[in-house]
Amino acid sequence: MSDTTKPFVRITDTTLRDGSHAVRHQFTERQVRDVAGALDAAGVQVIEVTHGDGLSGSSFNYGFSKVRDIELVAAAVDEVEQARIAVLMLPGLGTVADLREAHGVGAQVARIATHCTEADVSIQHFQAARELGMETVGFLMLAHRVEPDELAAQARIMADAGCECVYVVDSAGALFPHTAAARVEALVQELGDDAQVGFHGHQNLSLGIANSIAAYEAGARQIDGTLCALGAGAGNSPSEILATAFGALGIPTGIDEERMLAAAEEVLRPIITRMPVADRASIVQGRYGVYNSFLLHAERAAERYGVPAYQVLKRVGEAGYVGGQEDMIIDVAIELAAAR
Ligand SMILES: CC[C@H](O)CC(=O)C(=O)O
Ligand SMILES: [Mn+2]
Repeated sequence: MSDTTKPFVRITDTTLRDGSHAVRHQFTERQVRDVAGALDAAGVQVIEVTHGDGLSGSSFNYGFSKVRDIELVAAAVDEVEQARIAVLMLPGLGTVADLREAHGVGAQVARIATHCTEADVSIQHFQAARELGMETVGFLMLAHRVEPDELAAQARIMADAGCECVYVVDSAGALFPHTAAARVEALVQELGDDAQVGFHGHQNLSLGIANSIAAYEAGARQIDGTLCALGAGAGNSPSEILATAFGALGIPTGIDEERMLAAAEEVLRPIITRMPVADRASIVQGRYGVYNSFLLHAERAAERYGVPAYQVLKRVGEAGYVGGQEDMIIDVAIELAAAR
């Protein structure tokens, strides 16, 4: 039973976006319809559908999608009865035109992601999304890289641009309950009633759920997850465990726990051949704070140059590379191979 005195937390399921990394962006329309339908029936209020790297992510650099984003978004919109369909975009990769197109097929939530020190590149996208009448969410990625007060200053830039909820995004699964909570608290204090605060966790150090609960206790009111943890790197906080754990704590989510477990077990699991695991490479990502989307790039470069992927990732973490610098991974692998 949920305790009505505890504030509601909205779980956004991003299986069909962050999970896209884990299936090398090969989701089919049938799979999107099945997963979105099951999440909708379980009462999940927001379902994100996009290439793993966001709108227009389908490319030589990031990997081509099997089906165009826009067709998958339209299919999800058609399938759901109550859920809102969200799209992610990274300014520079996606554009305002992509947002308009997604809105045109029924996407209602725009989630704009930037590196944690670069919020200013999202300003025009929040403005455009608000003009379209979309709900707006901001992602401050690799949030472990900066101190809470600096992150809060970046959140202020997003909120002033029209962002309604700023997320602390643990893109490397490198945060701990106390460091996640400190960042959420700083954002809550900075934003007050101007915007909500959210948390997006990854499983590299197996802390996605613990960090999400700590984030909620610190004031986060939107939390991300994916069914069966399907996602970049070691995967995301599993949505079905988020729903179950919040349920056990008496925190209302609006989700039917049994249907959510069925969505994970009966709908997602049978269609996924390779589930993310916390293996050597992805644990190293958590340890050295490496962007989870780098995993597949590092595995490819490691195979090509005959060096271990975890060593490539460790060097990438030490160098402090950020999303968008995928080409540097190849240089690191070449350097490691030369040093052997
Ligand atoms: C490509 C965007 C990125 O993967 C967003 C995200 O989920 C994260 O940083 O964890
Ligand atoms: Mn993620």
